Amino acid sequence: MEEEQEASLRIMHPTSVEGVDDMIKLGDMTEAGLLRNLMLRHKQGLIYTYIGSVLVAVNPYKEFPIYSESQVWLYRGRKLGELPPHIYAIAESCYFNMTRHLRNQCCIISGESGAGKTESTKLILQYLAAVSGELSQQQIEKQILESNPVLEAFGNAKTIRNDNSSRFGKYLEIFFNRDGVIEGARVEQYLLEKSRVCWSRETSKTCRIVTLQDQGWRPLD
Ligand SMILES: Nc1ncnc2c1ncn2[C@@H]1O[C@H](COP(=O)(O)OP(=O)(O)OP(=O)(O)O)[C@@H](O)[C@H]1O
Repeated sequence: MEEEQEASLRIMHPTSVEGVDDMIKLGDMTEAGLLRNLMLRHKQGLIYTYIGSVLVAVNPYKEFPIYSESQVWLYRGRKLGELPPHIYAIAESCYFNMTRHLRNQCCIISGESGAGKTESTKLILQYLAAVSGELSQQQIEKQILESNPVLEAFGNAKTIRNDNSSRFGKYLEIFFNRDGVIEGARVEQYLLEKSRVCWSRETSKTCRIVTLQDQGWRPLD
């Protein structure tokens, strides 16, 4: 049995010992190799890692000082891979490609509940608002950012996995003019599970929708 185990062991590739910021560079391209690399980086407080042009984010569940305005301007105008992996680099790449080639861009953010999709969306928005805000007078970007708490107030609920879980999918479109200035936005909700809407009340002023929590739900007053 021991011999069998020994036979299945092999020397770890040097890239798996030190960790890499782009997993395309990994010598051991297996599921275990990828997970080990993410774990190594997470232990060093590095939550972002690339796989080519795809960004992998590991939720740190604590605040890191990596989203300041100076970080936004650090990534402005820099190509993907020039600086350490960051969500701002992805936002910059989209913004650059849109303004340079005048073509629509799409960011797909996916992950299990609590992975950090909503926060990542807000960080991309924050970046786009900052770079567009430099050129605009109207402050539409501010209004777009400020619409988030309203949407979350109606559409989020506490679950066992996430204290602020989105109970609906969001398709968010941001419209820019030719100068790269934000001119408007549109949010379309989808995948709202009707079974989660357990109660609604219309008063003279408001219509409230209460979303069903996964654990011990009760309608809010
Ligand atoms: N980059 C980050 N830095 C610090 N904390 C984060 C980060 N991303 C997420 N979090 C924390 O994790 C929590 C869950 O993240 P978030 O709500 O974005 O997950 P989600 O993938 O949208 O989940 P769901 O699918 O349930 O809506 C956040 O409320 C926040 O506390």
